[in-house]
Amino acid sequence: MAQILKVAMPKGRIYNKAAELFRSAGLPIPPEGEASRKLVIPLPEAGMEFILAKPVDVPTYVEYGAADIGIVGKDVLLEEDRDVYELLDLGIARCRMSIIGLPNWEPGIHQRVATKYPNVASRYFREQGQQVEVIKLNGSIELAPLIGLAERIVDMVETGQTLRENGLVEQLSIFEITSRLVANRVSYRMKNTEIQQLCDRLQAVIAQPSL
Ligand SMILES: Nc1ncnc2c1ncn2[C@@H]1O[C@H](COP(=O)(O)OP(=O)(O)OP(=O)(O)O)[C@@H](O)[C@H]1O
Ligand SMILES: O=P(O)(O)OC[C@H]1O[C@H](OP(=O)(O)OP(=O)(O)O)[C@H](O)[C@@H]1O
Repeated sequence: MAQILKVAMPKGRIYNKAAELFRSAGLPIPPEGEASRKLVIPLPEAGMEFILAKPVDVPTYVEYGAADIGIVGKDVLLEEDRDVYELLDLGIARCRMSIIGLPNWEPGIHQRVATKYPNVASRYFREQGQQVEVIKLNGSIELAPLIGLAERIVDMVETGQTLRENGLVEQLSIFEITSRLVANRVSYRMKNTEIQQLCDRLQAVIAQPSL
């Protein structure tokens, strides 16, 4: 008998795109989803159960096996460095992680970089041989250079609207970001048939040029 797959779904931007992808793959996902305050949504017809998590927590639920699989941005995977299998690039929620500064930025002796991704930023600048102080923020990162907390930021850019409206300049794109399907290592073995079947269905949709 087929086993139910526990799927950690990120609340927020990715959710609707991921649900739509699942539907295109022929899985009956009802439209309500995030509209309710329910955090665990049984989907017996799809052979799944959705666990609605904060995006940054998805790899944690998957690493510990509280969820068998999950959907999460590559930015979070790079930052959290959890022990999970990355199975598929879903190609959704596409954006980039970039270094951003004021138009008149010039390298100073003591450089500060504000970001929601302190591990990724520290690693990047270390690998470049650049000494910077990384300051962790949790949102509205673009504020930091505007009010003198840091000279530069490392943050996500999608349309570029936030940068334009705040007079900031994208200096360098350092990673292309999309959402990924990840799996718990034990679940991948114990529920291999179900996980593989889902991957095959999703891959068939992703391969379509219209997506
Ligand atoms: N414009 C964008 N800005 C930030 N992330 C984006 C953007 N477009 C797509 N993404 C992707 O969507 C994911 C989730 O973003 P979302 O804003 O929903 O969550 P979050 O940043 O963790 O927000 P919160 O802290 O409010 O929960 C990111 O991890 C990234 O992979
Ligand atoms: O290039 P754009 O299309 O303008 O998108 C990029 C912006 O979106 C994200 O912020 P978010 O909306 O998640 O808010 P936050 O500042 O609270 O993280 C990101 O941190 C940028 O600020």
